[in-house]
Amino acid sequence: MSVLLVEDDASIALVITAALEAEGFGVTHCETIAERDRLLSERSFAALVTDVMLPDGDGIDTLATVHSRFAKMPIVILSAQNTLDTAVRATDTGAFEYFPKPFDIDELARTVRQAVGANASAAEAEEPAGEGLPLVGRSAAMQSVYRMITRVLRNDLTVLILGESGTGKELVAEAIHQLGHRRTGPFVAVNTAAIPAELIESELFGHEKGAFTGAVARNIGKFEQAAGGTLFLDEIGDMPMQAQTRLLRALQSGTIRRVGGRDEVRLDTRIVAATNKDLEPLIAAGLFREDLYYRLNVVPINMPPLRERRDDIEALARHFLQLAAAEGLPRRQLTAQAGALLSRQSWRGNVRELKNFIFRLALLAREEMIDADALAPLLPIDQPGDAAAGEQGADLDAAVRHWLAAAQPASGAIYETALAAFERPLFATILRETGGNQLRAAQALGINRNTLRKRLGDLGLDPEHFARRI
Ligand SMILES: Nc1ncnc2c1ncn2[C@@H]1O[C@H](COP(=O)(O)OP(=O)(O)OP(=O)(O)O)[C@@H](O)[C@H]1O
Repeated sequence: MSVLLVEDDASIALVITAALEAEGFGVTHCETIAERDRLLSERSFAALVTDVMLPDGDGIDTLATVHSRFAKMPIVILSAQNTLDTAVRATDTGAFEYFPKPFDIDELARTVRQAVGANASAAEAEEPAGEGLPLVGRSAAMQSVYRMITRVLRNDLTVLILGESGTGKELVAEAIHQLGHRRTGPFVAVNTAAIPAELIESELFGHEKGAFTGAVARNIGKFEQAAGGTLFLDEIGDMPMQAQTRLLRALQSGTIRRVGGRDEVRLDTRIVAATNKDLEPLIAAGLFREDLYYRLNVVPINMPPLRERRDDIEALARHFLQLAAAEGLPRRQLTAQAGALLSRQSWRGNVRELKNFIFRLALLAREEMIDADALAPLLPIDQPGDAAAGEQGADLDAAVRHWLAAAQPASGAIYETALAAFERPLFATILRETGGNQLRAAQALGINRNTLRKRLGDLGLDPEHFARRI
């Protein structure tokens, strides 16, 4: 089901789009009244969400007409003019809801869902979210990412996306392409780490027939394939030196030459690069060209690891359950407690690890509604924590040194992370040994039974589960 969003502030539009998509909607975005009217006459929308002050006029004045033409389509009005007058005018149009800015984004998304729910048939509601921005997450950290994305949509500045593996770097590159002014062109992604060093140049720049043994025909490289669109250079930190030099030359001159070729071909592509490596030590070690780094790092976007935006975990988990269902896996839901339990895990592998886990969960969970008790035994064994703090042979020294060195979690959170990392295997092992008997477990630990019960609840560990296993 598709919502039409009319909003000329690109940053707000991104955040609203993400919120509506998390509710399962596809979102079509435009910025003017003229575009709104054109889109409304071309397609049908489940709801209209619109700002008031738009570049070509005041959105409210014309809404009465929209409402009379599409009486069944709920209209939600957003306004920075937090005045009674606007509110009254908005209600006069028959608008479903009026939201003064700043508004609660969750409430907005829920309202649209309710408004549409009141109109849509069940069959329509099953339709998966269509086009639009694929990024889920409304944490403060992701909102700064969205703000950075909006700054590069109308230009061709080179973007360097930095962040740990699995944080969504490729998805951000796709969003920049999909939402930007080159969206009608191709999006070409190259993983420079996955191509053998000797083939990188011909992959990127192409080659002429006979350029080297095996070059039986002319080959068009990724740069040329991406003409008019975006070239995404992933794992740029792993690029061999020689290819780095060629890449730098291409970026400096704005032209490329196919391997074995003579002609200069003009570049017409936006470059987005990404890496999970820390480039500065690589530069110091002579493994990454400093001049290339400056060329690429025009607009840096830092992707925060998932453990630094725990607010997003539950929404992502619910989103992946929907995706899993759309791919034919059993339809599953999470209780609030199960969502909270997921949010407390470390997810060292970031969104990718969470996504894989949720798909596995959809497959393994027995009931449609997954509660914390059903979830806890399925959680990855070294959660929360990391390899150094796994259930087997936890080495406290090594783990603490690792957290300190990595400064992860951010300073101040090590105590909580360490406690959770060590309590889980500790309690799990003792409960397993005592057959889930909490009194015996508390005695063995030398702690109060109520304290144990509370901590087990916090960690989502169910003593019954261990009783059954014995
Ligand atoms: N904010 C998000 N919303 C929805 N899905 C996400 C989000 N971030 C990441 N994903 C999903 O998680 C998986 C990993 O994301 P992606 O491949 O973009 O990570 P990456 O940072 O490029 O990883 P790597 O450095 O290993 O290449 C993908 O399946 C992606 O669709």
